[in-house]
Parts: sequence; C-alpha cells; structure tokens
Amino acid sequence: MKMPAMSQSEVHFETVSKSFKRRNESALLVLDQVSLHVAPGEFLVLVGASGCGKSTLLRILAGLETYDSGRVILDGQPVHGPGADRAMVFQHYSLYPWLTVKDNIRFSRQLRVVRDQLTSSDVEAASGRSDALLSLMGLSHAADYYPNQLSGGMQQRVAIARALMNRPKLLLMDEPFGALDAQTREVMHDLIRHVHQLEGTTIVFVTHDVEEALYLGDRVVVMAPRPGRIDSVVSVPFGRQREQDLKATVDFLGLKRQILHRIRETSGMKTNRDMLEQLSQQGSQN
Ligand SMILES: Nc1ncnc2c1ncn2[C@@H]1O[C@H](COP(=O)(O)OP(=O)(O)OP(=O)(O)O)[C@@H](O)[C@H]1O
Repeated sequence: MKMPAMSQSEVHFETVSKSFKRRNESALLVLDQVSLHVAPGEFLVLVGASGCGKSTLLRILAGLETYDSGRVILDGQPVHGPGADRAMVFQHYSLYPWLTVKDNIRFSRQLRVVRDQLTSSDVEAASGRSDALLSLMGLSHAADYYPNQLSGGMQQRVAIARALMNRPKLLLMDEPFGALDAQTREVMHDLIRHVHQLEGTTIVFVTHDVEEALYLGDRVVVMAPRPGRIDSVVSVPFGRQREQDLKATVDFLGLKRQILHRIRETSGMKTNRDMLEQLSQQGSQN
C-alpha cells in the first residue's frame, strides 16, 4: 500500500535549560543548556538513566512544558505550545473506551474538521485515511472492536494510527512499547520502522531500552543526569533496511555495550557485581 509522503519537521534545540521548582528545596535543574538538531525525516532516539530529562525534552518539543532559557525552533518557528503539526504517543494507550477502534482513530480528525469548518469531502478523505491506517496497522478486522477487546499491542497500534491520522510532521513517542511483552515489542519495532519508511515523518522516540534504540534509530542520543544534558550522540551505521537478526551481530552488540557503558558511567550507577558484593557483605554481617 502506498501512502502519500508527509512533510517532515526539522528541530533545533539551542542551549535549552529547564528547572522545576520544588517546595522547601532549591530548584531542580533538569536540562542544562541542551543543544540538539533533528533533521527532517530523521528517526532520533533518546536514551539515558532515569531522571536525565528525556521526557521533559520531549514534552517541551510537544509544547506541553515550558522552558526557562534557550530556544526550541520547529520548522523555523519557536515552540510556544502544542500544535497539529505534532502528535504524541505515550506508554499508556489512552484510547477513548467508549469509542470503537475506527472512531478512536477518526476522532481527532473529526474534531479538526468541525473546528476548521471543512467540507464533507474532507470528512470522506478522513475516512479513507483512517481505513488506510487501519490496514497499515493490521487492524482492519478489528475496526468495530472497543479498546477493552484488544491486547496491549493492538491498543498501541490504534494509538499510533490515531497519532498519524492528522499527518503530523513530527511524531513524538515516549516509551510507547514500555508496557508490552518482548515478543509484541519486536513486532512493534518492525511496524514502526515500516511506518517511518512509508510516511517519512520525523520521529523523536524516548526509551530505556538500548537494543530498541539501536534497532530503530538513525541516531541515538545518550543523555546524562544531574543536571540533564547530552553526553554523546551515536550515528547508527546499519542503514534503514533492518531485520531482527541484526540484534545478534557483533557490530550491534558492540555498539549496545558501548552505549550501556556510557549510561552506567554517567549515572553513577553501580554495576550488578558491585551491588551483589555489597549485599553479600551485609548478609554476612547479620
Ligand atoms: N512536573 C514536574 N515537577 C517537578 N519535577 C519534575 C516534573 N517532571 C519531571 N520532574 C523531575 O525532572 C527530572 C527529569 O524527569 P524526566 O521525566 O524528564 O526524566 P526521564 O529521563 O524521562 O526519566 P525516566 O526515564 O525515569 O522516565 C526527574 O528528576 C523528575 O522527577
């Protein structure tokens, strides 16, 4: 199935800083002068230890969070709030339980049609788009199901289809597969890569899973915590045609090890062996 190519966003973070005020404590500097460029059509993945500011960076780009200084430029314009040019997919599926799969996917488009006072042919075009997305996501047979009749992987496919419905130029994904089992995640990885190739939209994707990051991304940005900053950027050298076997290759495993090492180094996390030794010492003292 061929779908019309979307336009693709370009993003510049320019020395962006963000802190959160805390009651009875000094403000928490969550992002410290972060600069980052996301090229049009790029699949960029953010990884890093818990609390290093990945979700905050994504939410700023979505326009859901403010920032204190610096600039976030999306297609030449500063970001000051959410917009129809961006769509976000979260870890939890957040579908409307009272709507069928088909209506969940069409809902945001219908709202837009009403708001923009578009014509009935726009509504028809929206139906064509939702049918195409249902087919792309392998959900045509489930168009009339309700969310509680779907597995987690199916629900997340609906959420992705819904996000794509308005042809966003930028798709923001915050650990979208974090709640799925390993097998379903693999299926979703190939699906989202296929969607990216077909639709061409720029994607910024947050994950804890380095294997997922390397399998999906054109580049992997490693962030470091306290304060949140960019530690390093890895250009993924595997081309865009990837298959699951790639994950077992020496080159893939080498890069994975290198990134995991950076995450451990920057987070100050102890290794498993350090922790086990500490626990066994505590055990022998008791
Ligand atoms: N609204 C908020 N108010 C106060 N502190 C916040 C708020 N949102 C996030 N934080 C803090 O900012 C820091 C960065 O949070 P963020 O969720 O961006 O990190 P993350 O890298 O995505 O973490 P994780 O991988 O655990 O999801 C954390 O210390 C978090 O507790």
